[in-house]
Amino acid sequence: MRLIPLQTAQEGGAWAANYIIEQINKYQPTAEKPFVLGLPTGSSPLLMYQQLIKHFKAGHVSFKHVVTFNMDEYVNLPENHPQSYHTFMYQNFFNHIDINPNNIHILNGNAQDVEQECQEYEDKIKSYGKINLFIGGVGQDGHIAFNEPSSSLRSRTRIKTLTENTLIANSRFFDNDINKVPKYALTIGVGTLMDAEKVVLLVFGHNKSIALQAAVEGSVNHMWTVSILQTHPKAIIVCDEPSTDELKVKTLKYFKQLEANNLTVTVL
Ligand SMILES: N[C@@H]1[C@@H](O)[C@H](O)[C@@H](COP(=O)(O)O)O[C@@H]1O
Repeated sequence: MRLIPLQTAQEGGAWAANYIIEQINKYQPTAEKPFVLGLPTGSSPLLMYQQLIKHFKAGHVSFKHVVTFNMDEYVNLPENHPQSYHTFMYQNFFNHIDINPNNIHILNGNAQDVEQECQEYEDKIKSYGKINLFIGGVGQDGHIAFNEPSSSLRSRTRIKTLTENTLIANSRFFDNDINKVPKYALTIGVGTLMDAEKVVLLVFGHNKSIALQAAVEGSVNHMWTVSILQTHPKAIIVCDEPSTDELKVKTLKYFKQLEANNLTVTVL
């Protein structure tokens, strides 16, 4: 695992955007050989999306031959609800870039047959071979996508019941009323994420420091699903200073030394 310890979330967003652009441009995607990118929602990736849009407008990258798969979506929330992940993605990213709408994939949380929806999502990913790069965030309790504590570490795309912790954390988007937060979500599985060729997680803020510690120093454990990344051959965690509060000084020092040449970031 690589850990990129930056000072601020702003730098973290810019680092991740630069990394994505580098990966896409190196791949030289075409219609026949698109770059397949997995994407998250939440506050953590917002700065990254802003940077990607700026780079797109400056002509540094095109998303014409990029295919996207989002991580998750609430169940029974209308697609056009201001807090749906569909709305989030179009408002914060897709409406501002040159992606082909047919290349965008987001789970349908209003599907009649949820099981079929999830299977078709897995099949669609497989039809492209694999996801080249999956970007993600992490919940305070260490969940990745909506793989709540005790999720199978080999799980595939499916419906999950959200934990009380997640309902409380996400109530900030629903008038601080946990009764308004959807109780279920469709989510890629831990196994689905692990099949990606490369994974980059964004971890920002003091409230993620215990999750970061579990991810980096803890043991692989289904109560902290993020810890599975320790077994991924190409996982990167991009973090800011406040999120490292629970890491050992020795751990942080080592990663800082390793990444000494990679910690200077240009924010557009
Ligand atoms: N399902 C999402 C996750 O994919 C996300 O990583 C997490 C953290 O969100 P934030 O980045 O807003 O802290 O929130 C939600 O639960």
